[in-house]
Amino acid sequence: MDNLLVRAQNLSKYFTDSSGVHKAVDGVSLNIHKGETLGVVGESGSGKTTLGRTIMRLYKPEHGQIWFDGKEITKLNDGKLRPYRREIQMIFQNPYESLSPRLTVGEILEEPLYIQKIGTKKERMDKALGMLEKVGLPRNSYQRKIHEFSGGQRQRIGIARALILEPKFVIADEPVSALDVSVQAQVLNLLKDLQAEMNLTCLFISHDLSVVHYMSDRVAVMYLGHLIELAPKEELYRNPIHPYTKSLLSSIPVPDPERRNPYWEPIILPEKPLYPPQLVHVGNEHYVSANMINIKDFEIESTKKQVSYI
Ligand SMILES: Nc1ncnc2c1ncn2[C@@H]1O[C@H](COP(=O)(O)OP(=O)(O)OP(=O)(O)O)[C@@H](O)[C@H]1O
Repeated sequence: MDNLLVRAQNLSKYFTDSSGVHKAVDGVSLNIHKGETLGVVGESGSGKTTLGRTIMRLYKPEHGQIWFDGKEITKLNDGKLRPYRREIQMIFQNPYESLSPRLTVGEILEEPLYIQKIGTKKERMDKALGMLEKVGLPRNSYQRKIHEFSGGQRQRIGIARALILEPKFVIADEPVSALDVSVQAQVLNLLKDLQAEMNLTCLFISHDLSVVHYMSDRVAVMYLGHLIELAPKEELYRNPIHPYTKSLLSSIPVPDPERRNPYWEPIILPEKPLYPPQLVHVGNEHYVSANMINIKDFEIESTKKQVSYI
C-alpha cells in the first residue's frame, strides 16, 4: 500500500541469558502509515523499547519481516542498512545519557551529518544552527556543552540531533518521562510542531497513557511481548476490548505478568491455532488479540461487531 511507511509482520526478538530465553517481542504485526503517530503503551518490560529497536534494525529479529517504505529490511547487513539509518532516527528517554558531555552542542548536532558524509564543514554548521533555531534554542548554544543546559533544553538538543538528517521515521522512546512535568508539555508540543513541519511519521513509546493520547493517532498496547490491541486512539480509550487494556485505562491494578493472567481464558475460535497470538479484526480499524481474551469480556454479541482474522 502506498501510504504505508512501516510494516512489521510476525516480528519476534528474544534475549538469552543464564536463566533462559526471554521473548521480549513475540509475534508482533503492525502497520504505520505515512504522517501518522502510532503510540505504543504497556507497562515496564512489556517489550516496547525492544519492538522499536527491532523495527529500526538495531536488533536482528528472530522471526518475522520488516518493510520500510516498500522495501524489506529484515535481513540487510550494516552496509546495506546505512541509507535507512539516515531515514530512521530515535529520540531517547534520557538526553543525559545519550548525548556526549565531552562534545559541544555543535559537534553533537553535526556528528550524524559527518557520519553520513553530508555537506561541507560550513554547510554542516549552517544546518546545526538552523536546527537549534527550529527547536527553540539560541545560536550561542552551538559552542556550549551539554552540562550547561536544563533537562528540557537537553531534550531539545536530542530532538535536534535526531531530526538533523531529515528522517522520514522517528521512534520516540519515552522522550519526556525523564523531564519535570512542567516542561513535558513544551517538549511534546515542540515534537508535534516539528512532526507537522517536517512531515514525520512517528512511533511514540510511553507508559504514560495521557501522553500517548495527546501525541498519537492510533495506539498499540503491548503485554508480555505481544501486541494485544490496536485501534484509533479515540476508539481505544472509549471502547477498550482486551481485559488488560481495560485495566490499564481504568487504573485497576494489573494482574502479575509472571502469573500469565490465569483468569484470562483463551477465546476458542475454530480451526485457528491459539499460539502465537492472533490479532483479530473487530469492526473497521480495531484489532485485538484472540488468545488472551476472556470470552465474557469480549461481548461479541453485545457490541455487534464483526470479528475476523487478519
Ligand atoms: N539487551 C537486553 N538483554 C537482555 N534482556 C533484555 C534486553 N533488552 C530488554 N530485555 C528484556 O526484554 C523484556 C522487554 O524489555 P523492554 O525494555 O523492551 O520493555 P519496555 O516495555 O520498553 O520496558 P521499559 O519501559 O522498562 O523500558 C524485558 O524482560 C527486558 O528485561
